[in-house]
Amino acid sequence: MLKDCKHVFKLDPAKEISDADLAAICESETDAIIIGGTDNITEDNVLNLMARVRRFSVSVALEITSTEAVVPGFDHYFIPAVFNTTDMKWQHGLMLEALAEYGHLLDYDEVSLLPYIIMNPECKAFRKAEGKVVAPEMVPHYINMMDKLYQTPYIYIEYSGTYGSPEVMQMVRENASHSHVIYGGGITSKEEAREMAQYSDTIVVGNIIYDSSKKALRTIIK
Ligand SMILES: CC(C)=CCC/C(C)=C/CC/C(C)=C/CC/C(C)=C/CC/C(C)=C/CC/C(C)=C/CC/C(C)=C/COP(=O)(O)OP(=O)(O)O
Ligand SMILES: O=P(O)(O)OC[C@@H](O)CO
Ligand SMILES: [Mg+2]
Repeated sequence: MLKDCKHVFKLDPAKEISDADLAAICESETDAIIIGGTDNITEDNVLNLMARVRRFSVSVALEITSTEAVVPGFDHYFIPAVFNTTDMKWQHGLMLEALAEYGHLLDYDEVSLLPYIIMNPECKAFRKAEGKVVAPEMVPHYINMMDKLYQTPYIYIEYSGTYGSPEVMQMVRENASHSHVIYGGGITSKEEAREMAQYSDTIVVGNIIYDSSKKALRTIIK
């Protein structure tokens, strides 16, 4: 689903958004919406946000971070797998448990693996997934492992909450030849969006939506 997307907004079910702001985001020229977050994700808040987004024609995917909050009716589902974790449960352990219990409900055409490298040690996702700090000189090795050995469909470079390093992203771009590269974190302006779009195939814009939807709309690049 993300393969044709240059720009995506990520909406957090645990955060409040007015109808007017949501309409502006969903009617914008963004390529898709992802619904997802790290904490306080419930069936109720996912269902509620999906129903509100479904009033618009934009494609909408769910990033599954809790098996308690999986709601049918999305265009696509992403299952995160954190490659720089210190506990394999965050790469495939929880996924395997979930598949053993719910695998019979899955339509694999609607589901994609979303492999992450979480670069910001201060963010919630890093703490939740018991991340291992990635030194810049290790970045090409992570990318080669994921892109050439695992041949993952996507590589999501996650700086959630902070703007990332262009030098790191340049290394990502130079080493990724198969995987679709996604960049997310701290984008608040068109200039930042353009800069990170040079090094990635898709940029994801999240938190700024909740600070200023007007600023968020300015990150859309075509
Ligand atoms: C209809 C249908 C599809 C039915 C399927 C039934 C079913 C339940 C199938 C199970 C599928 C499955 C295999 C699920 C696995 C679920 C699971 C527990 C995966 C692990 C998730 C994981 C690795 C979480 C770690 C954290 C992470 C990578 C989060 C990603 C999102 C993210 C980075 C958000 C940004 O954080 P945010 O909350 O915005 O932070 P701030 O508040 O600071 O901004
Ligand atoms: O919220 P921000 O910092 O924009 O990051 C977007 C996204 O990558 C979060 O998973
Ligand atoms: Mg967020």
